Amino acid sequence: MQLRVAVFLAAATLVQSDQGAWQQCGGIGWSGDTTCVGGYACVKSNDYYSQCIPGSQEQTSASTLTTSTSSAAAPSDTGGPFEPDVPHAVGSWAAAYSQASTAIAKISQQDKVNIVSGVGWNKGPCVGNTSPVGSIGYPQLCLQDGPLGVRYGSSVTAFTPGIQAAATWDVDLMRQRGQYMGAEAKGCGVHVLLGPVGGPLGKLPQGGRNWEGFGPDPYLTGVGMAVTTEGMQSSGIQACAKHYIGNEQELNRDSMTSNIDDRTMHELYLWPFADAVHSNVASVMCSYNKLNGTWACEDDKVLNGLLKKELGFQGYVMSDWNAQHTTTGSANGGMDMTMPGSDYNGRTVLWGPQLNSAVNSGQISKARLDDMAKRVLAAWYLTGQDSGFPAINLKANVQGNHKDNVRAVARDGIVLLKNTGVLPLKKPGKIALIGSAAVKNPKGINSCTDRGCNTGALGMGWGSGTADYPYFIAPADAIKARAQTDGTTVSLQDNDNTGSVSSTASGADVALVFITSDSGEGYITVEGVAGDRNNLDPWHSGNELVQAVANVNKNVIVVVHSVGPIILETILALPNVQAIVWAGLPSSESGNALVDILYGSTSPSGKLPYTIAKAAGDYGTSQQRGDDNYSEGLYIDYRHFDKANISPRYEFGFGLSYTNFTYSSLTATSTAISGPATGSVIPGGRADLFDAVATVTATITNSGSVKGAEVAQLYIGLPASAPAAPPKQLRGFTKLNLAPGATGTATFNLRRKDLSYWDVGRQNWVVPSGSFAVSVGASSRDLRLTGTITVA
Ligand SMILES: OC[C@H]1O[C@@H](O[C@H]2[C@H](O)[C@@H](O)[C@H](O[C@H]3[C@H](O)[C@@H](O)[C@H](O)O[C@@H]3CO)O[C@@H]2CO)[C@H](O)[C@@H](O)[C@@H]1O
Repeated sequence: MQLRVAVFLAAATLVQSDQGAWQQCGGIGWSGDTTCVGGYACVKSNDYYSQCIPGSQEQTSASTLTTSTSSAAAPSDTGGPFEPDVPHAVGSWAAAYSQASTAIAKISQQDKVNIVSGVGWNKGPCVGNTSPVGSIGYPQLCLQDGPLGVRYGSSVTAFTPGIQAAATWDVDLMRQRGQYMGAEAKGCGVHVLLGPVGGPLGKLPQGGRNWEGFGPDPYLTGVGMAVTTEGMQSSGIQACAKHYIGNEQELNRDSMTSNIDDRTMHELYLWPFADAVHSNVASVMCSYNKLNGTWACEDDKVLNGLLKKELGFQGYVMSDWNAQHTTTGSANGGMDMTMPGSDYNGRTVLWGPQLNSAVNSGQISKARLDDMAKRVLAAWYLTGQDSGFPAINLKANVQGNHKDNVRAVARDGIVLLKNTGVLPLKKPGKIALIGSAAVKNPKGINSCTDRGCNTGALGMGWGSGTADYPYFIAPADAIKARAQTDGTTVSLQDNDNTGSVSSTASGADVALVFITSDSGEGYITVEGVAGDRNNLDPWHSGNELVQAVANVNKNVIVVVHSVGPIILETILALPNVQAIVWAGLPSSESGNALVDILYGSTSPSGKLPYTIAKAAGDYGTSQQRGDDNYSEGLYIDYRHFDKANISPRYEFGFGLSYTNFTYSSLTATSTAISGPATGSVIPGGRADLFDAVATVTATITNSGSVKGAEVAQLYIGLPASAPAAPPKQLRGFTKLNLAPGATGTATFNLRRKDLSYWDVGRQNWVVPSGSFAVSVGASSRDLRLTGTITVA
């Protein structure tokens, strides 16, 4: 077996050699420029990377870059078997790797294969299962969806979807949500909870699974990924950041290739995964699609290159279910665990015995198998699962008081889009409730497997990222209960029949109309929608329903439950529509959260985590039948609207309140120095990317008459010296709860990465010199304060 250097490799920085070819060096013993120092020599690792390793000569110029057959050999060039870099023990992973190394030394090759191979579809208690290794006390690992709680748990909390959590812009609620999900998973004996979701990011507003994640801004999604991971793992379970990467649509997701340019990859799609890795996420799920023609689950560049080397990911990569295509290619490409271990028919098995044979024949090295198993074991030790972990029991009642988080996220994620003054409600004499979405699914709240229908009130999308509701408080239930205490009469039409609304809605002081839009995972088709939405219109003739009610009532409030943006122009053209309440996806606390906002016990504080356009074509991206070249590059969602100078209907970050906030006194200070990131790699990337290099503050005052919370948002524009970039990019936010007349300080701490762009030539993050535009405001188009940060 080859000797390995016990160093962790830094990402490469490409430097131009005397011959003009791009070459590279990096890692421990690297000066941060083109040079290896202190007895280290620059050795080529593969097509993407080189590293400074202990050697006889100090290298002074990248032009002398050589390949080497040193005993401290690096991963081989693409084409040959991949040789892993071991061990990776840095930071909080060090102790876990030490334990994993001890364990590995005691087990057989078959044991290692068992650790990294699923037992097959439907062959265990969880959606994914491996085999135990008794000699080291290692259990049958239980992997279970998903991003909003324990799928198929019989008495678990159905937490709010990621997109609702994002709409709160409340880091504490997001973290608590993760912590509670982790606690429930552990209570059920689930070792790996398959979330959070950072891909799809949401470049397509129609994308079927966007609602599982945190929206199309990488910074907001990155924060969501980081704190959810931290919350989940603080409860003693392993998180799984998925789906890595470029799985932006459901249509043809398992045949198409996503061709993403290097800068776009780094600045958009990789960004949230980097944050999850920085938070020590235990596992990453590779996606169904190809990337630049190579299956994501065997892509050396994105798995070994980007994820493991550049981001310093210490955990393991598992396949999405049935996303593995080859035995050897996946192993050498960087995949570490196959799930579920067979195809859905149980006929095709690519690891298990096949992995054993491939190792025996030398197609896959023993060191690679050790690396896979060690990564899995290290994640198990890292999360403390080697002691006192409960037995698998998906029937355990683990809900505790977690519904408080569901209600808080459902409520604080409600975005008030329009209000002429009808809200908050003031004890109306008669309320009309209209629409099938006002009430529970009459066939039963969990009657559709994996929520694969849009019948009754909508609380989440459909697919593997769902959980069964333990109960469901529909809007009509909660409004009726509240109305009773106020002496309000409620009339209800629980269908979408436009012809009969008059008898319910005319004469009511206010008429609430409930409309929806749904989407989900492509293995289920609902009402002709095969995952991705076919359009951005409300379902069930929602526009016509609102129109019919507005014909007979002057105080119409439209409540929207939706997986993502819908086009509201038809509704907004109706003068009798006095308010639009964007209630998102509230899960089981739907009605309670809505009542909190409608009646003003809580002022709305949610802000849109995506843009609502005037027309679907305004987004500038579309679902592809074949491959997707990502030709829009960096310009998705508000980045596109800003660049193309298109007015959205409601911009990213927008949301009204029952009070007013004034902004004053911007300060901006920075210690940032221009140039590339340097230093060793820690989980997430080069260490200095996470250094705080600038602070921006603003004073926010509640100048209205009721208490409320404001999400102050920080956007930056790169200086002219940087390559073309979006006019503004979110780089900070903070939510302040303020009593009437109270003042608070919004403080934004910017990391070096927040001021950087990805330099393709240098293969590094670079802080450009010059003047950065700094804007703080209530949305991406309501920028109240502006200033600059100057970097020399
Ligand atoms: O659940 C683990 C990951 O699985 C992926 O989704 C799969 C989903 O979990 C599974 O229920 C579904 O199975 C169906 C299968 O596709 C279909 O061919 C067969 O006829 O019926 C099966 C049962 O309904 O397959 C999904 C993949 O196609 C998710 O992408 C991932 O996020 C999950 O974590």
